[in-house]
Amino acid sequence: MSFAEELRSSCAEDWDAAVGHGFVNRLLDGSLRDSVLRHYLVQDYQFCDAFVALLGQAVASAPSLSSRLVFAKVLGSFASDENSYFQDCFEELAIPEAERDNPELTIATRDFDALMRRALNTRTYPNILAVLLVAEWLYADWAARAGGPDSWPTAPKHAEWIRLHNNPEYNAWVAWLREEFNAVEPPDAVIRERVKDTFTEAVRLERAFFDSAIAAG
Ligand SMILES: Cc1ncc(CO)c(N)n1
Repeated sequence: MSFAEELRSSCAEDWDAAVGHGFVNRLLDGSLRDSVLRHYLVQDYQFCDAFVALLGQAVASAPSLSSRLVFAKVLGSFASDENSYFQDCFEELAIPEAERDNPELTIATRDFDALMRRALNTRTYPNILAVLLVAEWLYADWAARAGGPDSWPTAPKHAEWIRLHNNPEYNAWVAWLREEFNAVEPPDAVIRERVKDTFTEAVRLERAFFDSAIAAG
């Protein structure tokens, strides 16, 4: 079993709970309430801030130009596609500026932000990859449950969030992240354990992030 598969299996309970979460079920069948989506998007916009910073550190910490360019391309599409999705939803849901820019953070958002900034500050490639891999792989897994575009909900606020995490380019990026992570599996047991802890905490927080959207909405 690869390093990535080994870590995913070791936190299968939280992983499966996040992928099969009630939030995801309702997003996929189009029954997600606006109050829940609104809470989720406001918190996720704050998540994106640290995530983009982490991608920037990945550009800096990657061992080769070819790897740096992969992160640079993802940063580019994050700044266009993904940001447009947030702006469109913020308009549609009439979310005030203060909530877009400076909301009160839930514990899950604060903990996730702290985890990303800790990984960033290590400037250590396997740690940075561990957080990126969980965030992207777990999203690919829930979005894969949606099947093909014909079976997606019709509202763009739902369908577009699925499309951003269920398309051939996104799946190729996640497969690349997994291989990159496996290729830098630390030989040192102590460092390996640290990477595992980072991975495990990220999976726990993905689940908590969905829990908190449902609880608040
Ligand atoms: C909380 C969370 N995890 C992962 C992603 C996908 O990067 C996201 N947008 N938000």
